[in-house]
Amino acid sequence: MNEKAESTQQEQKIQVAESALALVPDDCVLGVGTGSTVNCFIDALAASGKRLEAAVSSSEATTERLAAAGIQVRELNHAGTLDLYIDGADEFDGHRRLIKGGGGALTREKIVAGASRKFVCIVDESKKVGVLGRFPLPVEVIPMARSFVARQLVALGGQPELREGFTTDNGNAILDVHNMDLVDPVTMEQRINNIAGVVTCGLFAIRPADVVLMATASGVIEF
Ligand SMILES: O=C[C@H](O)[C@H](O)[C@H](O)COP(=O)(O)O
Repeated sequence: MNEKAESTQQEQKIQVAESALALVPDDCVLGVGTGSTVNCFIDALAASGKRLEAAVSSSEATTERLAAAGIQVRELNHAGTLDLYIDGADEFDGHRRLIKGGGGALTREKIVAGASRKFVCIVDESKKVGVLGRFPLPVEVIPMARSFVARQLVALGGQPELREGFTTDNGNAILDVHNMDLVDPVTMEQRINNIAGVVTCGLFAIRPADVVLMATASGVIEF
């Protein structure tokens, strides 16, 4: 990506982060995702002075950024059902189904999304696809199951590649799966999650986002 495209993408991340802020009710319990778009959202949230009852974080990185912004973080186990979850994505399709986990935070993100009444996904226009799967699908695996899971993923038609030198917040490994056929992402999410040793995969198809806000050159579009 050239410098101009990068700065446009960054502007779009800020733009969509700011529009998501308008959806955050005062005094709510808010789930906060992970990634560069969510970082823009945390910055906008901190600058807005909006009052939250609590924030629940989906990663160590987000917890750190929230704390640095003076926003208190509550453990999910002490939070009950969350009012709203805001997170980014690596890809989304026309049914608001997602691929997530480019930053390796997919498992906690899926947990916090699942614990929330509403999931609003914030993206720039580079993330929109007709069919999921251009972005390699991240799969979090228990380290001792890595080779076994990789063979199962090959049997499902993918080409898994170990994310070298990376350990998730949960102490696990990530396999990035290339060329997976995701025409039916719900079935594939179930199949992959059923492999012993898989913690979860980065498909959010069984529980898609409720709303996707996408920044474009001419404003934010809602799906
Ligand atoms: O593990 C990371 C998350 O799923 C992110 O939400 C995703 O990778 C999108 O990140 P970004 O906003 O940096 O493109």
